[in-house]
Amino acid sequence: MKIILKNTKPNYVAEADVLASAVYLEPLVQFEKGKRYLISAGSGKGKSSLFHFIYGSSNQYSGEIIWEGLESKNWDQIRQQHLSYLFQDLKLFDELSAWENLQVKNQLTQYCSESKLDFYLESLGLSAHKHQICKKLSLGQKQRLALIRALCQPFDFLFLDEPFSHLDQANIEQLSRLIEAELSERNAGLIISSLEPHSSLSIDQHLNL
Ligand SMILES: Nc1ncnc2c1ncn2[C@@H]1O[C@H](COP(=O)(O)OP(=O)(O)OP(=O)(O)O)[C@@H](O)[C@H]1O
Repeated sequence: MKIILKNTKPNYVAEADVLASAVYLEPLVQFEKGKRYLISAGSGKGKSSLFHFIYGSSNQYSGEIIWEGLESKNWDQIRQQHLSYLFQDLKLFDELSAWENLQVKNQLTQYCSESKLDFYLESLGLSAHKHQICKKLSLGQKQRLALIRALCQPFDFLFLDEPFSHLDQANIEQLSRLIEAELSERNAGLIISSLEPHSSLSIDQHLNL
């Protein structure tokens, strides 16, 4: 399975602003299942936009984006079975507890056992906050919780939009270990965005946006 981009560019960004990009306006960019890609660029350069284009939640772009090797053309099905996306704004429910936030998704997908969810919470140091209301969690705790929620479904690609922006080094390393293990187990691809041109995860290709 591959995601192929041909000459893509956000409609709302001037051509001159993407001249140095290794993604936008490139004749061919390919993301392959099983490989790990880092997209780095400064703030406002179009990282989240790129995720929204590939995810099908925005069509404000020119060029072509092709999902190769997919039987379904139905976006709901693609998102349920092939693609999990950790949004930069996390999209957690503030009035629900950490546990309820996981359950909202997991009850739909039935993907993780309760003991698996407990294992994830424990691995990321969130067990003590399991029943805490989400709005009282720190941003870094919310980021870790949202990552767990992103794991509560099958996927061939995992999209992580600046997932470490509120985490200290020890937490980044913990989260990275969990992500690496999940990617290997599922033989999934990763596209991760960052302001930094490096990552604590092992990366196959670094593209500067
Ligand atoms: N739907 C839209 N319509 C018009 N302009 C937009 C739209 N979405 C994003 N932009 C603009 O496009 C640029 C890129 O935004 P985007 O959120 O993709 O950047 P980013 O690299 O993810 O930024 P950050 O690192 O700050 O999150 C910004 O100048 C933003 O204001």
